[in-house]
Amino acid sequence: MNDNAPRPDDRRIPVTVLTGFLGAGKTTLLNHLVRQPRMEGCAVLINEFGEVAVDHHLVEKVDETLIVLDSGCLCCSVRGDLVRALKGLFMRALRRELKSLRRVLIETTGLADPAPLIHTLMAEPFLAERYRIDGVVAAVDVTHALAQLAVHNEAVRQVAMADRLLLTKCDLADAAARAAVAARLALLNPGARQVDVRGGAVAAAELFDCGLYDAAGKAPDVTAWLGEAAVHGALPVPGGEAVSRHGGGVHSFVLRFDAPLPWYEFSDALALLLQLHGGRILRIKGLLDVAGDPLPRVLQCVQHSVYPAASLPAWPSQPPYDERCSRLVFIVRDLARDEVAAMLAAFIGQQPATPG
Ligand SMILES: Nc1nc2c(ncn2[C@@H]2O[C@H](COP(=O)(O)OP(=O)(O)OP(=O)(O)O)[C@@H](O)[C@H]2O)c(=O)[nH]1
Repeated sequence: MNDNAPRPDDRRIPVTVLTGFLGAGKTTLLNHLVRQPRMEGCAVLINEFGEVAVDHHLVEKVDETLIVLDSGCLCCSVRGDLVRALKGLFMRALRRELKSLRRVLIETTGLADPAPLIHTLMAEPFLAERYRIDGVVAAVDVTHALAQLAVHNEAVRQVAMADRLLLTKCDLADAAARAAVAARLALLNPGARQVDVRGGAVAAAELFDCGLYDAAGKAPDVTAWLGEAAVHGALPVPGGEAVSRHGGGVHSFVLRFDAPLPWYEFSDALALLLQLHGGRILRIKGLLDVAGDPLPRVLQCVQHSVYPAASLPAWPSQPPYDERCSRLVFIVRDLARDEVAAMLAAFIGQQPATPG
């Protein structure tokens, strides 16, 4: 038995926090998890950074226990939403409106600092009495991790605070590259078990039963970060908005194209965009309306990499995608929307609509 195992009479609902930098493969992991028997009775909360949420359309779980928190990043502005969502789930289970509520899995945004989230779960009185953290699990993309860890403090915190590290995209990296990432992770977090993942396939057991969250077993910085989260709380500012913790020129925008996209011209534009600016493009994802294709095509890019485009079985019926136009969510560092828009427009002969 794990040293941090909860007491046998601890009836609180276990919560797994699934974190990991932008595009690390969290949603892909989730899609493998939701099909497994151990996920029976598991509510899933998905938080996205960006004005238009995409991920929940990519997860094959459509019921009332899939909740999207899309009004901002959990670590900055939507902690109130998280508290409300977890309270709401608990009350619905109590009233027997849910078949069961055995566990919760929270997928954070790729830019989330886990500290405020962990603090909220452990310190908010209603939640702390009814839920317990069962593990912070970080997905780490072995093909991009070294570059991301060198530049983005969020990526370092996600790794350092984790109980388990899932090394994703091992199918795309050679043994030397994977070993270099594993060595870097072992320095940042020597106590966390590392698990290799290919194509997102992971057993639920690899994420669950990490035991009660214990900062003492991690780098000394982790205790300090949790202390900061306790002191700063939700960082309110005049006007009611919370302060965004994501500095360094990182921002998000959406490009919407109303007419169907010519696929080859679009692919050429994208290739050039990533060649010129891939270092500053942290993430692109979206659903595309491609000329001649009745199904929405899913576009996924991380830095210079484009992943094979897949199609969804149908256009989503919820707004905004029920309009059946192309929407691309960009998360970039020091790159202007207009520059990206102009480059794409020059190839596809179509200006993006305003607003996205
Ligand atoms: N070959 C391969 N591709 C993967 C693997 N894991 C994820 N991908 C691809 O990487 C891209 C990004 O994966 P997502 O699961 O959307 O990543 P994410 O962490 O949810 O992204 P954000 O929520 O935007 O931070 C997708 O095109 C996935 O198909 C893997 O293990 N192997």
